[in-house]
Amino acid sequence: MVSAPFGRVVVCGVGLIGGSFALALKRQGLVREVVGLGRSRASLEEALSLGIIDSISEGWADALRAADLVLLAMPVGSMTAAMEAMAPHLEPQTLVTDAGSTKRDIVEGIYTHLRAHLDRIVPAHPIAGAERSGASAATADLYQGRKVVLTPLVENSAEALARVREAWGACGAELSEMSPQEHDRVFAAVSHLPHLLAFALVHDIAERANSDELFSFAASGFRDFSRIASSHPEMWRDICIANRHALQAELDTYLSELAWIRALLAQGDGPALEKLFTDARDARNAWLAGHFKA
Ligand SMILES: NC(=O)C1=CN([C@@H]2O[C@H](COP(=O)(O)OP(=O)(O)OC[C@H]3O[C@@H](n4cnc5c(N)ncnc54)[C@H](O)[C@@H]3O)[C@@H](O)[C@H]2O)C=CC1
Ligand SMILES: O=C(O)C(=O)Cc1ccc(O)cc1
Repeated sequence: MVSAPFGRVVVCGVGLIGGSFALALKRQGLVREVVGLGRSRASLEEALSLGIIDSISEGWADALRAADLVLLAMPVGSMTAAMEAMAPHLEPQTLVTDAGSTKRDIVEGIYTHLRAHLDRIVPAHPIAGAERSGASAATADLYQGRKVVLTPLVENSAEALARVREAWGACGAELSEMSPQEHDRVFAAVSHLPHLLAFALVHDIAERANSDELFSFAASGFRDFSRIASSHPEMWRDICIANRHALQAELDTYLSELAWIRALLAQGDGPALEKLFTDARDARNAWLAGHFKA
């Protein structure tokens, strides 16, 4: 239950994630106006015409006047510069959250550029999304029943944390909290590595001399495995660079797994391969059945 509406909400980066946040809060009747800010005039115009935002702001000074809540929802590589630009205009009542897929870099940017406002900046990561991007892909129910991980700062006031939890909760999300370090380790394994592998597989096939033939015979298994290789390249460049240390560690672990599987193939060890596949299938089925609750 939300105690009071948010009034003026500013979304910087009105794409799939920022647009869906705006639509969800609007559907709940929790905002008076949503102000959009971004890099591309055309995509802001699109968001305006879709009713996702109510006005386009020319810059932070104008956007932050009497703002109640700001969501940063651009690629993570642009967030630190946005923090620096917004800092001089941030008013004492304004709460800030973000939707970045990485958290250590975001928290570092906050301590560098927004030191005077640490009580009311609550980093977040919605574990909901898609390989689609842009305002046209935004939906009011994107966060319904999905997790949002918060990595609160020790300096956050109890009230600010509660209000930001209310905002994400009003979008229909289930909330959890962890440290930025743990967050980046966890998501390197279960999100960033899988995206890297999907991009790598499709790239490898596409670069081959007989790629036309290979793609022409690729079926639903290839489609399922490669879906996330249709994700936004800039967004994933930024995520992989920001979390590159944890991602390299995951890649090394995965390369060891592949080396082991390669050895089993070389030895023609069918029973060991079957055991590996059975264990993997059982683990995936247990995950699908909801046996692993955070
Ligand atoms: N797509 C997904 O499934 C998920 C994405 N995220 C995170 O949410 C953020 C946004 O992702 P999406 O909405 O999917 O991307 P998107 O491409 O749909 O939207 C990003 C928006 O940010 C704007 N933008 C780009 N650079 C900017 C800058 N320097 N300043 C202001 N605006 C700028 C773009 O014009 C675009 O409108 C990223 O940080 C991403 O890591 C988090 C969870 C899921
Ligand atoms: O498309 C998918 O299945 C995703 O995995 C979406 C996604 C992308 C990035 C995130 O930080 C969280 C979720």
